[in-house]
Amino acid sequence: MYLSGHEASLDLREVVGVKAVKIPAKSSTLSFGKNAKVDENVPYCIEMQPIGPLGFSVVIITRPGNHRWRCKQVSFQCKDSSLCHQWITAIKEALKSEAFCRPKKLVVFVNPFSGKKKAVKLYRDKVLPLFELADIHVTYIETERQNHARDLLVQNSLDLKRIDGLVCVGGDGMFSEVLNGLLTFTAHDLHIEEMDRFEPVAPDIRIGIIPAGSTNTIVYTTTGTSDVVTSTLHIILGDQIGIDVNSVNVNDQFVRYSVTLLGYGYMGDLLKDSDNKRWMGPSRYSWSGTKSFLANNAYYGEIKYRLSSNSDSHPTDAVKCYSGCDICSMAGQSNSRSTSKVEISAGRDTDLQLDEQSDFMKHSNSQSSDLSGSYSDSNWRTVIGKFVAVNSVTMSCSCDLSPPGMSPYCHLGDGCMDLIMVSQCSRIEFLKFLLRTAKGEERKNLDFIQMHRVKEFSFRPLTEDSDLLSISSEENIPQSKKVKLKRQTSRTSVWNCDGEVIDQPKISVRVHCQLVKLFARGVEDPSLQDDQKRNCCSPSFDNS
Ligand SMILES: CCCCCCCCCCCCC/C=C/[C@@H](O)[C@H](COP(=O)(O)O)NC(=O)CCCCC
Ligand SMILES: Nc1ncnc2c1ncn2[C@@H]1O[C@H](COP(=O)(O)OP(=O)(O)O)[C@@H](O)[C@H]1O
Ligand SMILES: [Ca+2]
Repeated sequence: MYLSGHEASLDLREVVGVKAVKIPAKSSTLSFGKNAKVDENVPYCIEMQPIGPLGFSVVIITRPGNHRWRCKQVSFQCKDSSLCHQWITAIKEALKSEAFCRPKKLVVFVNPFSGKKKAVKLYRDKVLPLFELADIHVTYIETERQNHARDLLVQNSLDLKRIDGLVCVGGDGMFSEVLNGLLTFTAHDLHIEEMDRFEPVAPDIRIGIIPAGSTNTIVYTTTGTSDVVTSTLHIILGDQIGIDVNSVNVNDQFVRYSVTLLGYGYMGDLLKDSDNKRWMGPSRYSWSGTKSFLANNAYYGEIKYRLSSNSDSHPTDAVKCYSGCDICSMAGQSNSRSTSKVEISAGRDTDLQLDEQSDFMKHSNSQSSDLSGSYSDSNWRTVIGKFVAVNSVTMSCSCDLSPPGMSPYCHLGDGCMDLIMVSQCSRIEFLKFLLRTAKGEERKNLDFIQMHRVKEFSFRPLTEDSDLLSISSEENIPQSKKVKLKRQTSRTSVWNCDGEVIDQPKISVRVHCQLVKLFARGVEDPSLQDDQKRNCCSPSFDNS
């Protein structure tokens, strides 16, 4: 917004709402009269000329810092109540324009047990008044059990075709439920069966998240902070951003979609241990994280991954994903071209036979030879090893515990995930990895870490007799060593899939570029001025 002389120009893109107010005689407000006009040459701006008494307030957003947004009232006086009413109506009508993509009807799911169990109060005190100000009609649902929201969505009990978006007040687990429900409903609605290597369909409606959970990584990664008011304002302004979604298969059967972390070993053990400690609230993760750290377990496994075809893009390339990110925009454009027809993506055509050159090493830095021939895509690689952690993230996974995130240069919508493999290492080494992750410090010189930007991957634990040869350098393994190896390989971990435990270790995962849209715009580049942030970042206006 800018004020110059007796005129005020408000950028309607950043208006939250408008309401009639009584303006005290001495208030420092602007007023306007009949000469006020909507300037059609300056999109989204209304110019107001000052005159008489009575008034209304326009509530706009401000950026006090650290990616947080707040509201500010700008009050105007009118010379009579009829003119005041006309202005309120004109602004409300302008905000309803399709060009703004602002939601008018939302279904809000609140998980009363999220995080510190304050979701209901947060919603009532901070979110609802803003939705009311923005004239958003809300259907409110307090969840009564796990999968309540998911079931309502899959059964289409909410008439999704008549609403503009779903909002979940809770954590990443609650979002995951809503995401899975929405995608499954969308597939079923088109009679598509969710099975091995099917192509999921993008839903028409957006999802918003109000952070009230334990980790809140999706909110943090898509807005730059975990703040209830900021997220509410992104929803009201009608922000939209496409984010990548994974489909996860267990034993070649589709099981669920994920958007944040898939973690085996450390992250899986941590989650499993924390699951029956929900009463501890968010601190359950620190407690179980410390336990898993002290256990220092490592697990044998084979990972096959398909590298991104863009060799310039890498988890350590130092290219941050900011609002209006070029890499995501390009990926989104080519994705919308390729999904205009039903596409069967290139994939594995035969089962991989272990490459005889793939040799187990302590830090499994030995990538096996290029497996072209075994796969229809020569970007496939295989790694065999003993891992403390295998993590795959589809977004950076910034959160309070790690503001830069698990993979700071991961992109929200590039159609790729970052695979981070931590080979067996000492506790000191692993602590170094965790601390560097928490602070966003360089990890590429840690020789027990491998990081790749990939399109899909599969993992299988090495538990079979036939696997022993591949993890031993000896051709004839002595009986005593065989027994020891058998004991070690029989131990498996579980997967942490967006905070849900997947017990079966053998999984395969594919990423689907920008499959769902959130009410968010990505993190605004802090080096930009406010007006640059306003102009660069809102994808909904690029389309209008
Ligand atoms: C010694 C310092 C330790 C620093 C740890 C550094 C690593 C932090 C990476 C964070 C990745 C977060 C990935 C997000 C996962 C969430 O989807 C999941 C569910 O969230 P919610 O439903 O809100 O509970 N959260 C977790 O799995 C917990 C991760 C805890 C990491 C310590
Ligand atoms: N009323 C409820 N009772 C118990 N569990 C619920 C309820 N509503 C949702 N859930 C489940 O709680 C889990 C965690 O929710 P979430 O909002 O992510 O909180 P947190 O971030 O604290 O883990 C989700 O998997 C969700 O399915
Ligand atoms: Ca991505």
